[in-house]
Amino acid sequence: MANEKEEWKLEDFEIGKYLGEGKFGKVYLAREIKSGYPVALKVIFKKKLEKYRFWEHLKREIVIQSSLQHPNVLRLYAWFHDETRIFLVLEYAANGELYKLLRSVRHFSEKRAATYVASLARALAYCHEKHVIHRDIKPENLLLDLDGRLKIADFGWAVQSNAKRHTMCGTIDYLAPEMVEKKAHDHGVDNWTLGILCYEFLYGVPPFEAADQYDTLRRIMKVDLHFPSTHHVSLEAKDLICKLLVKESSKRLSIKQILRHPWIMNNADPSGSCNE
Ligand SMILES: CCc1cccc(CC)c1NC(=O)n1cc2c(c1)/C(=N\C(=O)c1ccc(N3CCN(C)CC3)cc1)N=N2
Repeated sequence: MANEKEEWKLEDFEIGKYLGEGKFGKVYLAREIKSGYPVALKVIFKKKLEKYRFWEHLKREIVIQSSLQHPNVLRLYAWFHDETRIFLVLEYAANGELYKLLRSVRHFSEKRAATYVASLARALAYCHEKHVIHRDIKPENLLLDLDGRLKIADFGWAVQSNAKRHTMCGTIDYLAPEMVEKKAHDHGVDNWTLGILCYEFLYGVPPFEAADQYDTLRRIMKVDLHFPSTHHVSLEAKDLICKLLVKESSKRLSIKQILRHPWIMNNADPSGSCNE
């Protein structure tokens, strides 16, 4: 990619197929013309940002995501704007959204689930080293690259975690108890979410799902965890989940302990891509 100093502009890119859209705009496959390099170009309308007063979020997303460089964190290469739109030049993840894969296969094998949990753990270890808490890790924010490697995307809710945070955010299925209670929280919330995701990768649904939001919150607060016998899931996998979905944040397994857990050691593919 050209050096960072040059201001990028829309003419530097050839726009390709429409990939998807979120609340603030659409994302397209694009190619940087000089290098032929494929990127995902996220187009955000300034009008929409003003309407939802989302400038602060977007600024934080840009600052945080462009400072992170890790194989399991989607790169934000650059950004530029014209009079009506802001453009984010993002890494292109050619295999799309992980949750669509999960829905299509209903649940992942233990090898695939462990590989994704290990990739998430390594990405979160890196983010926490840089004092960043993502706070909104959910299947919808996880993408897969050409080799099937997991990429955490959408840092719209991420924050620098110097002080403890109090802001309510994210889909409630993945909220840790301390966030439900609007207590101060730190990166331990991402470890809780890893437990939620590990369960969802293996069973196809998050552990505290309920008919209505109030019941989900109640189940989270009670850590009302069950392992349906409909699926065969190894004792080691259940052991890891039970050691992450712990109400007391300081008693949850640390990221290092997750990466040394027998279920991860025995099942995760070290390369991070498991196109088995
Ligand atoms: C603006 C859209 C949005 C809103 C909110 C949050 C997020 C992050 C997930 C995003 N996406 C985002 O930022 N994205 C950044 C991205 C990105 C999205 C992306 N790829 C795709 O979206 C994609 C989708 C389907 C795809 N398929 C190929 C294989 N086929 C079998 C099925 C289709 C291939 C790629 N690459 N970088």
